[in-house]
Amino acid sequence: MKTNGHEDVIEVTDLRRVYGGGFEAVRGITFSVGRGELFALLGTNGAGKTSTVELLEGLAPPSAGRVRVLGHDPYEERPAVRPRIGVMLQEGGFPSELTVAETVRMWAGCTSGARSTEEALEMVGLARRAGVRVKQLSGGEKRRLDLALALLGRPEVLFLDEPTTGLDAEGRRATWELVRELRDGGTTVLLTTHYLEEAEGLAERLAILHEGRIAATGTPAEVTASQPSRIAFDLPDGYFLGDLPPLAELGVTDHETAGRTVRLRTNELQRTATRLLLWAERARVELGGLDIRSASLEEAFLQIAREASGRSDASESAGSAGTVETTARTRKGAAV
Ligand SMILES: Nc1ncnc2c1ncn2[C@@H]1O[C@H](COP(=O)(O)OP(=O)(O)OP(=O)(O)O)[C@@H](O)[C@H]1O
Repeated sequence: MKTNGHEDVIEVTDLRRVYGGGFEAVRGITFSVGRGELFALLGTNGAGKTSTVELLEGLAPPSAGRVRVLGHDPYEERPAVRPRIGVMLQEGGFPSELTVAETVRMWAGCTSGARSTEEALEMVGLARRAGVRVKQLSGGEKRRLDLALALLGRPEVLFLDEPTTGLDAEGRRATWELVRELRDGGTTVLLTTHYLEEAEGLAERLAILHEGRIAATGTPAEVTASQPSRIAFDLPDGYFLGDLPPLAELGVTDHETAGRTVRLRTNELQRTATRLLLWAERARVELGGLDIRSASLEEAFLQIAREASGRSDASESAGSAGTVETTARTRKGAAV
């Protein structure tokens, strides 16, 4: 199969993950990621992102459905897949007494074709911290060390589970730059993140997960295009909403006013904006603080999650499929 003209490197078909106690964290999701693509999995807390990524990394078998990474089953054929992927888990664990450089060297010992310790630390901006014990690193520095280890074996596929959580603004930007460079160099990246601007800026395509299902998927532009755009302005003294042309004629779907401020929503931004501005020109009206903008990914995300919540409340009685995972993880306050 091919996605956007690229050979599929990750294929997920009707994937399900059921934890002990019968809780279904992943409820039948399907998506694919082409070689060299950066795909973001977004979702509210507990949406099932980590549960999905762990199946892709081969850390557990699916309860039902199918996963292929580089053409292999990552759980059943782990030896074929593991050397070709890099994994940055949400909570990495390092021996705290080792220094940063010792940690990388130890990891390099188990990695074939590893980068040099210097190169790996340079890439993530930790070169100057090489001699520091891991226990003395800040939370953000530990995330960068995690990233260095994930990059060590020059992976074809990189799994990044919330890579910038805990990083300051500069660290986040540096990580984005690095991830972009890796993608441009042909690395396939699957990213989970809570930062919507991270997904908007980095991902070619994304999926929004909600309660174990894909609620929306597409390019960031496609996902935001499903939401109305906004136009806001202040009317001058003596003018009222009723002085505008009929809102339906402008293509406005929703509006609100607060004093002289008018906020319009539309699914036809160009048409609404053009008609509004033509009216203002003809009527010689100055629209103060004029602000015209498409929906942001954040707005789209919130709206999609709200809509999906409504839908899942209605279909909660639907049954689940597949085998149940019996080894409970202790990492999260699980709903079991
Ligand atoms: N070992 C487990 N046993 C039972 N339930 C679990 C287990 N691990 C996770 N869960 C539950 O599965 C659901 C999905 O969790 P998951 O960690 O995949 O979500 P997430 O989208 O990564 O969330 P977050 O953004 O908060 O990290 C949650 O309700 C979580 O409590």
